[in-house]
Amino acid sequence: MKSGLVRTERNPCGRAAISGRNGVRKLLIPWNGSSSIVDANVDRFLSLQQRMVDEQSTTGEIYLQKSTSSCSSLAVIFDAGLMSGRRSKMVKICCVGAGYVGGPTMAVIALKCPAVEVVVVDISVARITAWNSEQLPIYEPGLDGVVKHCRGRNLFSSTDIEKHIARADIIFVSVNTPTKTRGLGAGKAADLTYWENAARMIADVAKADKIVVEKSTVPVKTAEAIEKILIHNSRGVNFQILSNPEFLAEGTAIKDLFNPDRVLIGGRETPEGKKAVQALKQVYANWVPEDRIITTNLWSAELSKLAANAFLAQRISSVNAISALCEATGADVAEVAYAIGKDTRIGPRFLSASVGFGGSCFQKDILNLVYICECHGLPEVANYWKDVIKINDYQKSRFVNRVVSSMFNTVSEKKIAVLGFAFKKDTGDTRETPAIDVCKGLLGDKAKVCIYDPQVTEEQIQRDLALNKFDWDHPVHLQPMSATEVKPVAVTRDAYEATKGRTASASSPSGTSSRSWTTSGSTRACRSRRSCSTAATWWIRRR
Ligand SMILES: NC(=O)c1ccc[n+]([C@@H]2O[C@H](COP(=O)([O-])OP(=O)(O)OC[C@H]3O[C@@H](n4cnc5c(N)ncnc54)[C@H](O)[C@@H]3O)[C@@H](O)[C@H]2O)c1
Ligand SMILES: O=c1ccn([C@@H]2O[C@H](COP(=O)(O)OP(=O)(O)O[C@H]3O[C@H](CO)[C@@H](O)[C@H](O)[C@H]3O)[C@@H](O)[C@H]2O)c(=O)[nH]1
Repeated sequence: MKSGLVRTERNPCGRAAISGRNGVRKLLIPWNGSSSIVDANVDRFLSLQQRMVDEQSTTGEIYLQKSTSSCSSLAVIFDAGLMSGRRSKMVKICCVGAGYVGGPTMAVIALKCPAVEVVVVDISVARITAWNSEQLPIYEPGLDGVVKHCRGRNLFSSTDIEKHIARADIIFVSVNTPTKTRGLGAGKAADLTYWENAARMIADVAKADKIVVEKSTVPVKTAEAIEKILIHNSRGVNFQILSNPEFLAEGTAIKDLFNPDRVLIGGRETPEGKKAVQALKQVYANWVPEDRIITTNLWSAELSKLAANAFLAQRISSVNAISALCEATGADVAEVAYAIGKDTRIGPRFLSASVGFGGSCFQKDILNLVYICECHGLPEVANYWKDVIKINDYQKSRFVNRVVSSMFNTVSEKKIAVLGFAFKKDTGDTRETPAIDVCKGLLGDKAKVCIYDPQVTEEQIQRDLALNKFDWDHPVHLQPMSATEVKPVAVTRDAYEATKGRTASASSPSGTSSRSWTTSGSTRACRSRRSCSTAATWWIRRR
């Protein structure tokens, strides 16, 4: 441990007490053999001091630290044991789910908290193998450096889920919460199968108290159900459930995690719940300023995540709706968005008209919100949010229709190049990318589609175009695809090849540096026709 990570104070007794940013996480004990801890915030640890000193040689949980004073000292890292008053030791975190959220979030926690051991576990052998290899399973700017710095030190990836759950003090659950495809609430409600499996496994293997953190996006009140599963099967183990939704956006995940607008932690308002909230807060306090760590009750935290995504998506649908009117009237949606965004009450972000929002979150989370509203007898509220999705679908089909109608009402046998397939730039993630709907729309009219995206494999593209709605959000999509599967489109690793002999081309969200399927002027794509129906180019202008 480096000195200088912590603040030194001199207390009235003249003994050095050093605390982390929040006062209690790291302490220096002046090392004189019988040592004493001085910090008003951690009275309870006074009685444990001798035990901590005793354990130094056997457990490695107390760290020698060079203090700024002349005497050397011991730094003691406190752990989730704060919740139960257990002895102090190195905090062990386990994250169930090594995906777009679990992977980067845990890598950043490991980087920012060198004294915390972080293990990410997953049922997907392929994913864990990739996390342990040179080729990480997801593309995210800055991620490689963070993982390579921490891997093998305090960051590990494993398929031995039971072992690492059993050892952990804090368990993050970051598994898929897809939209249900069958049964009650199909097409809207969240499918909590993966979450439930994780909770049952935690209950089965836990032999000591645990803090279980909802990292996945879940319906409000999920913690209550999870609590029931855990407590019912606990055999005397104490579980505290926290909601700590993730707000990172793909493509900027590392930046967002390093410097989050806020970290939200919801917990039970009991003494044990509050202690658990504090324990998680201390992890984030290693790098997040305290005023950005918001604590709420469980239900507010769960609902805030769904509400935040609904608000963001609603802004995009609003500007996309205006884009249709712009096309009808000659107004320019970029100019309109700029003008309204200058109003400080509205603000400029998330006002770029596009072919529609994509990604694994917005649609899924709004559908989930709609379902919750319906279940609570709030059909008007449900319909309000449903329209955000309706406009999004309308925007995608409107785009396809304009391409087709402007090419003499058919794209049959016409080659169309699609530059970029992922749902936005700086990611290889294709989940719910609007490119799927656009390609399917064009394929429906028998176009010959050729796709180029440097971050997405051909296998992924072919699979995306063959999958049924919502099936992408199940771990089965991580399995290799059968070689005999039908290939509806051509995929190339060369952008020039994609456009060679094309009749039309469209650059999609991930295409070169474009942020989204932004369009020129209005949502109108500009067409430059070379000759009759066989040579037209659709440009969706880059920003
Ligand atoms: N992707 C994002 O940008 C983002 C941002 C914020 C929140 N979220 C939410 O976070 C959650 C995870 O999203 P993601 O994008 O990381 O998904 P993902 O599909 O990339 O990762 C989920 C992982 O969980 C694994 N898994 C499923 N069940 C498991 C089990 N029982 N034990 C161990 N591993 C299991 C899967 O194999 C998969 O690798 C979702 O609820 C999502 O809505 C996602
Ligand atoms: O002005 C805009 C901004 C975005 N988009 C599109 O909206 C989609 C989503 O973009 P973005 O929000 O940047 O990416 P996500 O990774 O989906 O992140 C969202 O979803 C995550 C999962 O819940 C949340 O954590 C993030 O806070 C939230 O921004 C993409 O298709 C973008 O092209 C637009 O069309 N216009």
